[in-house]
Amino acid sequence: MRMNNGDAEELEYADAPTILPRTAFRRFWPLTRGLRRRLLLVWLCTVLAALAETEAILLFGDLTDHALRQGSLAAFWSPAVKWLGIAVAGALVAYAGNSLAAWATERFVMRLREHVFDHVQQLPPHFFQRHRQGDLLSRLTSDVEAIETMVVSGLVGAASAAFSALFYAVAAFWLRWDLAAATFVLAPLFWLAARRFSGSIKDVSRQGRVADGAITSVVEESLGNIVLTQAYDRRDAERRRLHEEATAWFRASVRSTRLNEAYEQLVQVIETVCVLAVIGIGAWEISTGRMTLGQLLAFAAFLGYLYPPVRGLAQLGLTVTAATAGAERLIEILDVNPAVTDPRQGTESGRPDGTVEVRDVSFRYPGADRTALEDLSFTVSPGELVIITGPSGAGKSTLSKLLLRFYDPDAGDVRLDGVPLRGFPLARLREYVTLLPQETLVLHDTVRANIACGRPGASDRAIEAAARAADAHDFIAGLPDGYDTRVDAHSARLSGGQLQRLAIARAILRDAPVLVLDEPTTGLDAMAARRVVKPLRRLMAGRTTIMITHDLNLAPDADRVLVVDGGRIVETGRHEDLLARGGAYARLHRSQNNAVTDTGELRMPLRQEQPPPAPTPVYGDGAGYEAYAPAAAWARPGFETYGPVDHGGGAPADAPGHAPGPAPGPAPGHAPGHASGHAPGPAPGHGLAYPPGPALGQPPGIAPGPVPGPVPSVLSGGRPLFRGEEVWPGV
Ligand SMILES: Nc1ncnc2c1ncn2[C@@H]1O[C@H](COP(=O)(O)OP(=O)(O)OP(=O)(O)O)[C@@H](O)[C@H]1O
Repeated sequence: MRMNNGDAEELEYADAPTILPRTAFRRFWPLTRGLRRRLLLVWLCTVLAALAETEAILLFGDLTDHALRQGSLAAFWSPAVKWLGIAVAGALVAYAGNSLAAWATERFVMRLREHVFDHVQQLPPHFFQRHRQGDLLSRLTSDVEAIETMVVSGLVGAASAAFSALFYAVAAFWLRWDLAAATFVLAPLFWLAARRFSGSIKDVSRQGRVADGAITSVVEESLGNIVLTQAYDRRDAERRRLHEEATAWFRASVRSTRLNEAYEQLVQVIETVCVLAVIGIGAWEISTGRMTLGQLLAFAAFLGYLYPPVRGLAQLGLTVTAATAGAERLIEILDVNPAVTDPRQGTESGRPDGTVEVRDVSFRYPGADRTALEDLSFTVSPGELVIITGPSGAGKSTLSKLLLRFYDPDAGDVRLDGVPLRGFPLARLREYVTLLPQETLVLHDTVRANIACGRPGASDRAIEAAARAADAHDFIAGLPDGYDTRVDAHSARLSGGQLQRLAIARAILRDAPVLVLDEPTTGLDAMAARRVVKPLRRLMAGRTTIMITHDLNLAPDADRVLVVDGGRIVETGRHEDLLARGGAYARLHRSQNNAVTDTGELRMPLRQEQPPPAPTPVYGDGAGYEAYAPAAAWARPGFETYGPVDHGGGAPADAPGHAPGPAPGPAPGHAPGHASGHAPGPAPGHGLAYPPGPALGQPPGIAPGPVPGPVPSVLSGGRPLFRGEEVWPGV
């Protein structure tokens, strides 16, 4: 049963589907392709080892009757040498079999894990929003191993046990069929016992696996949020959460041990009944002279060897039943389809110019009640910068997911150079459209590898050029091992702004004709945000750029601003026109309470920049923040073209061929410089946060507000400063 994406939503809350061991086995058996010859060899080794054992037992009966009972040393040597030979051969065969079995089982685990991992990597974003990461981790680790016990060890074990049992049973019948028949009457007791326990063992095993996933999730989430935990002193709450899941796991695992132990002990009792029956019947047979002591001992030995495989078969049934619970959890994931697939015949038309058309697009997330986007249409020409803004939940990020083809629209289509996105092979499409996501994604690797993942195989020169373009080279050079310094997402070594510049370097290196920037300055403080503006401009130069942002400081520089609300475009135009219209955009702009009406920063000509003044270290950011450009630089003759940056060949960074995008002239109403663009005086929230003057790194070019007197801490009414609103009354 394959599920569509809508079904995926229910997975989080619904129990995993209940399936039969046979179904689970059939599902995973194809993954043993290429291993089956080895599995056959393993099975052959086990059969040979069982044969050797059978022969050894017969020799033991022979030795008892001829050497021991008659006290003859002469009768000892021949069977003893044979026994030894068989024991050595059996040991070699068993060793070879076990080694091969280990190879085959581990190989299977590896293959299954890669198969599931590969599948999970193709699943759409909402799958990860609806599944706890810890649970996914546990499925990829312990559930994968459980399936191995079912498909590989289970199968080989069952075949070996069945053959061993068959040999010993045949030998026992050959020795004394009547005695064998009498004892075999009791064999079904083993099966009855196993049947009795299997249902409960499967239930408890399922509970254990779910609890295991929950524990991993709690630990993962708690450590991932360690700052929240510590800052809000949530240790007790987190401990309680862990305790709850650990208690469920504790109960399941104690119950599972109890059930297994009860089954074991019941089987022991059944075995004892069988052995006593044999001894009783044997004693009677010896007393009537129809059996020798050697025969009886050999017979008892056969039974001793026979019971473990019989018991093993029954136990295996339980193991497989328990493993089915793991299989259910994996099948649940494997049955979720990726939201998009590669086209059968992809379009290979070479690097596109970068015209992006969104035509009558509507989209609803699988399983969601409301459409996220409704009848959306717009076009972005090569080199244009279009800003998409709007209130939270308007559908902006959803649009970025459609542009990258994480989803296909339900209606309408998105086109690149006139070709619908679903016509491009996915890998090719994502070479052409680069996403700079909201959260900075960092690999746990070196800085070099983090940049190089923009274009695998890029030369060191290209990487450095990209880092320089992203204003990242200086801080990278200051790291203990430079480009070879290892970083990770939580690395204390790099500030948010530095991580963002690393991401920009990666995107520069990727050199795609279309860029989708999702809140490139969100989460950065004002200084860090300013610090990424220049690298962003270099990144955007000559590319089609769609920037999703709440930060309207960047809007004056856009060729167009689209205001999205409720999944629809409600306004579109240039920043100034939209402001003048006094509609949704103007309200959004006002709500930012932003005194800056026109920065011109995104289009500021790089070549006219003056060297920045000596960096001033700020808040631990080793690079210090950059000075604002002087007023003279604000005329906007177009922006600099940067890139492509030597794709592995080490060509100079400023290669021809990338025409800069249309260079708009100065927009009406653009202030010539910061001095006039910034409202002087202490606007609410301004001026007091950064005391004026250069002492705290106030960048030159901004006219500081009038120097205030002593800084008041409360307003006359006793309310805290900076709060126009009523004081929170509490609940
Ligand atoms: N995985 C999902 N499943 C169902 N609905 C979703 C999912 N992701 C987002 N949505 C819904 O789609 C709508 C648009 O969300 P989207 O994330 O695109 O908004 P946004 O404009 O980017 O918001 P923000 O500015 O806060 O990031 C919202 O109503 C949101 O609740």
